[in-house]
Amino acid sequence: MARSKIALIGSGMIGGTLAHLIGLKELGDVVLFDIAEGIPQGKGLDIAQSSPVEGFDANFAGTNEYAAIKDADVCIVTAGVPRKPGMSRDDLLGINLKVMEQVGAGIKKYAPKAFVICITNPLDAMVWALQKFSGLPKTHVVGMAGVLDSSRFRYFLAEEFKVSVEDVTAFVLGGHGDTMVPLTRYSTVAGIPLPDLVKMGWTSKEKLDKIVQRTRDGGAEIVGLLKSGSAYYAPAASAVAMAESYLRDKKRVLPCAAHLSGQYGVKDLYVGVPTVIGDGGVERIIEISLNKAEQKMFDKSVAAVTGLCEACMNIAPNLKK
Ligand SMILES: NC(=O)C1=CN([C@@H]2O[C@H](COP(=O)(O)OP(=O)(O)OC[C@H]3O[C@@H](n4cnc5c(N)ncnc54)[C@H](O)[C@@H]3O)[C@@H](O)[C@H]2O)C=CC1
Ligand SMILES: O=C([O-])CC(=O)C(=O)O
Repeated sequence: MARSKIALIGSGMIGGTLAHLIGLKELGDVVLFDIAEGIPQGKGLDIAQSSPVEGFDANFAGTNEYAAIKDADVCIVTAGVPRKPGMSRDDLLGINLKVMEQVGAGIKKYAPKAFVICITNPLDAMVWALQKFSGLPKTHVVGMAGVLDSSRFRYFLAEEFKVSVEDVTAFVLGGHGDTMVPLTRYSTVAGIPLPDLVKMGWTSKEKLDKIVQRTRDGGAEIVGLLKSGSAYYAPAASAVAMAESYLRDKKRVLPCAAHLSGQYGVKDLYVGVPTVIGDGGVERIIEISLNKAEQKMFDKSVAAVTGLCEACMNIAPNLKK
């Protein structure tokens, strides 16, 4: 059977890390695309030269031409700019929206059957615009944020409880911004919900609140440390989990920015919700019940994403369709 073809649109810090992880996992052949000349070619060659040491077989092609992504099975989009300290993700909207228009046109022309995972920020508005610019089915255009935010939450919880990260589950819903909604009620250690662990004396409500806030600020914490860009190891790993679930039809339940058409009372918006990802793309959106406080936080997050999509429509009126 031919190997899958995975196109990485953007070959910066996340793009290069994606290519390396895809090689290590033998998920398929990789095309690295970027507008910067030499960067995708150089990273592709460097990673290919690590394959004899690691023992993986895959092709790595670097390119500045969209034609090279022809018939890709998966496209992972990181093209654009990351934030610097003092900026919010939303400050990237104007510049990255223009990039999404070019990327959408390239995917529409050369890889219209691909499963597209958008990573570029501000995530929920960019994936919404990318779907419209590309015209690909809504089941096949999805945003990566929830897997990353949930992974950060899981890591902080595992650290607090001194247990394996493998035994911690967590769900973070809503937009990928300051209003994201880490759901303590649906997060567990070995199936025991966090509120029960507070009752059992494993932690306190105050400590849990601090972990929730640290999760919300997870991206900014790394931007503050790196100073020159944003996180890339955990974001790349998160997108690879989504690509793997699609390519291997694993049907994993993953929180993703998915197109909502009435679910959670939201229409024509991308917001982070639990989904099932399989060879049909986003095969199911899981509607979990939210209590009053959770619903209020979710509504606030949806309002923030709505505002960003409106800002996109003001810049690009053709998005109104
Ligand atoms: N959704 C999420 O959870 C996360 C999103 N991000 C976002 O991902 C994006 C990428 O981050 P990094 O890889 O760290 O940035 P980076 O700056 O290292 O790489 C971005 C690449 O995009 C390229 N690029 C710029 N305009 C382009 C265009 N028109 N067409 C093709 N390529 C173009 C640049 O040349 C650069 O190589 C940023 O917007 C960042 O905010 C970052 C972390 C997590
Ligand atoms: O914070 C940023 O700018 C990058 C990002 O989205 C994250 O790491 O969650």
